[in-house]
Amino acid sequence: MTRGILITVSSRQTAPKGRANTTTGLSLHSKLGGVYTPDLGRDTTVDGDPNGTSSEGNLCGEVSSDTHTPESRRRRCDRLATNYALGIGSAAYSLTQQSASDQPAYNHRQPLISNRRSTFTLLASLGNVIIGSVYEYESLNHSNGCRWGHHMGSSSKSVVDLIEASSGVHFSGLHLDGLEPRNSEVEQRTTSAAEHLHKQPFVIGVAGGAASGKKAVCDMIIEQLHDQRVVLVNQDSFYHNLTPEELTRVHEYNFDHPDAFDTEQLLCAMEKLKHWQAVDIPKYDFKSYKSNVFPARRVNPSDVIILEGILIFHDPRVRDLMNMKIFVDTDADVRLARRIRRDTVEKSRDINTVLDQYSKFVKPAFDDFILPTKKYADIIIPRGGDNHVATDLIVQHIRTKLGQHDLCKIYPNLYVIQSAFQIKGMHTLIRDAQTTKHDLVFYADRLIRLVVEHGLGHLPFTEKQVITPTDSVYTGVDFCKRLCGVSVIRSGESMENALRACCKGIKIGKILIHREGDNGQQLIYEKLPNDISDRHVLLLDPILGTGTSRCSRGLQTLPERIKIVTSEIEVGLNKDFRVIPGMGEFGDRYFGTDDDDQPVVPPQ
Ligand SMILES: Nc1ncnc2c1ncn2[C@@H]1O[C@H](COP(=O)(O)OP(=O)(O)O)[C@@H](O)[C@H]1O
Ligand SMILES: Nc1ccn([C@@H]2O[C@H](COP(=O)(O)O)[C@@H](O)[C@H]2O)c(=O)n1
Repeated sequence: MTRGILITVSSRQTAPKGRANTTTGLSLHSKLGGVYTPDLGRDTTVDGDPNGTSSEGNLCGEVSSDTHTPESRRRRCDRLATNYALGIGSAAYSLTQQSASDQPAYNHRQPLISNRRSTFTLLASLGNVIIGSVYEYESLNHSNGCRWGHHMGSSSKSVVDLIEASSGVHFSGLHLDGLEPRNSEVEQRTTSAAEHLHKQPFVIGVAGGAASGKKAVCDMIIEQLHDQRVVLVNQDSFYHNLTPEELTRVHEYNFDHPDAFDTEQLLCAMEKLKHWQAVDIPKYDFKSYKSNVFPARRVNPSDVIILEGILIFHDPRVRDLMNMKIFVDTDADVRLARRIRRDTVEKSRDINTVLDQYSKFVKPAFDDFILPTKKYADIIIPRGGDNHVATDLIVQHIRTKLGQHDLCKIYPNLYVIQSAFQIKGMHTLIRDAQTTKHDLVFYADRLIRLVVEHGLGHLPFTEKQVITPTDSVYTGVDFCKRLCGVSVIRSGESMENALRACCKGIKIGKILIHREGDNGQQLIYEKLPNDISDRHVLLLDPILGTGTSRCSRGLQTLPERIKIVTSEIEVGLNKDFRVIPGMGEFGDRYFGTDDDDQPVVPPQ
C-alpha cells in the first residue's frame, strides 16, 4: 500500500507510454513559460523488477509516515549525507563508497556513519559547472515532525510550487551562508576565485631527516621535469635569524625544533606563489646563522612548487598547501655519516661539534618531531636519491596531474572523462544556443550514457571466471549489484534513462533541492530506497553550481570515498551566477519547458 508521495518529473519525451499514473497529474508553467508536468506517483523501478511492482522496489511503499520518526529520518539523512556523492557534468554523475582499489571484495561494506551533523559536500562542474558547496543536514529542521517522504517544511509551499521555483537558474547544491546578496563584491570574488583556481600550481612537499637525501630527490624530480616550470623552496630559508645573545651560545641552539623556523613567513611566500605572484625568498647562511647576508632569491610562480625541509610536514597549514607529500626515509647511520661529512667539509665545523649537536638536538628532534610526520606522507622513499624507481613513478604522477584540470590536481577523486573530439563535439552541440531541442536531447543522452558508463567503472568488483562457448576459461570481473540511483529533481532525471539502460531494474530515488532554501531548508523533498545505506549510490545531477570561496572549501571537505565523475569542467560563473560558458537551463532545454508554444497540459 502506497502512502507517501513519490515525485518523479518526467518530460513528455521520457515518460514511458502506457505506464499508469497512480496519482493526479499536474502541469505547470515554467518560469520561462513552458509546460512542466510532474508525474506524481509513477516509477522508480526495482532490482530485477523493472515494472516496479514488488514491495521492495516500489519506493512509494517505503514512505509510511508511521514508520519514520523524525529520529529515524535523521539517521537516514545522516547516512545519506555521508554515503553520497554528487555528480556533475553536463552529464554528470558520481558514486559513493570505496573504489575497486580500496575495497576489492564487495562484501566488505563500509560501516554506516552516524554523525549527527553530516556534511554533504558537493563539487560541481557541469559539462559544466565548477563549484563546491556544502550542505549541512542539521539545517534541515528534522524535528518539525514532517512526514518522511513528504515535503519537508511545515509551513512551506507545495511541492509543485517548489519545483516551479527551482526551475530558474539551477544551482542544486548551492549553499550560500545567509544567502549572500548578489552584489558586486560577491561577483568580484566569484571571478577572482575562478581565475585563481585556474592557475593552481601543483605543490609537492618533501620531508625527512637531515642529510636523508631530500635535496637529492628534489634535484632528480626537477631534472626529469626539465620541460616544466618547477621551483624549489627550502624550509632552511626560513630559519629565524639568531639574536646576538643566541649567537654567543649557538651550540645550545636547537636548529631542529619547529620553533627554529619562521613558518608565518613561509606561509606568506607560499600564499603569493599560489596566487601566481613572484616572491623574494631569503638565502640562509649556515656559517653566520643569518638569512640576510646574501641577497634574497627571486622566485617566480610556477606550475610545480617543491617545498623541502626536515619539518615541512609539521605545521598543518603548510601541509594543507600540498598536493603530494613525500617522505625520504634513510637509515639513521647513513644520515649521520653524511651529515658528518657535509658539516665538516661544507660548513667547516669540527667533528666533535657535529657529534654533540647530533646527540643533543638532531636525533631527539628527529624522533620527536620529524619521524611522527611520516604518517602524513603519500609516498615514502626508502634510500632517498638512490631510489630511481620511486622518483620515476613520482615524476610520472606529476606529469599526469599537470595534464589534468586544476580541480583534479586538488581533488583526487574528481574524474573528468577523457576528452576526445567526439566528446568535445557533443559538448559543442549541447552548449550551442541554436541547437534544436531534438538534437540537444539526442546528444545529451549520448554524453550522459558515456558518463554513466564511466562512473560504473569505478564500482568495486570481484574477480570472476567464466567458461566461454569454446570451453576456455576467461578470468574477468563481477561488478557489485547492490546499487541505486538518486536523481536531483529535475534535471537529474535526464540521467535516469541512461542509468536504467546500464543497470537493469536499478532502484532510483529522488531528492529536490531548493536553490535559495524554503524556510531555511534546502532539501525540500526526498524519496529514497529504504536500504540505501547498504547500496552503492549513484547521484545524478547534470548541473551543480555555486560560487565564491566555497569552491575550495567544498573540494577540501569532500570525503575521499566520494567520487565525482563528469564530462567537462566549466570556466566559472558570471555575475548572475550562471555557469560559463554553460549551456543554459539544462532541465528546461532537455525537458522542453523553455518552449513558450507548448500547450498547457490540464491536470488529469
Ligand atoms: N644517494 C646518495 N649517496 C651518497 N651521498 C648522498 C646521497 N644522497 C645524498 N648524499 C649526500 O648526503 C648529503 C645530504 O644529502 P641531501 O640531499 O643534501 O640531504 P638533505 O637535503 O636531506 O639534507 C649531501 O652531501 C649529499 O651529497
Ligand atoms: N645554522 C644551522 C641551521 C641548520 N642546521 C642543521 O641543518 C639541518 C637541516 O638541514 P637539511 O638540509 O639537512 O635538511 C638540521 O638538522 C639542522 O640541525 C645547522 O646545523 N645549522
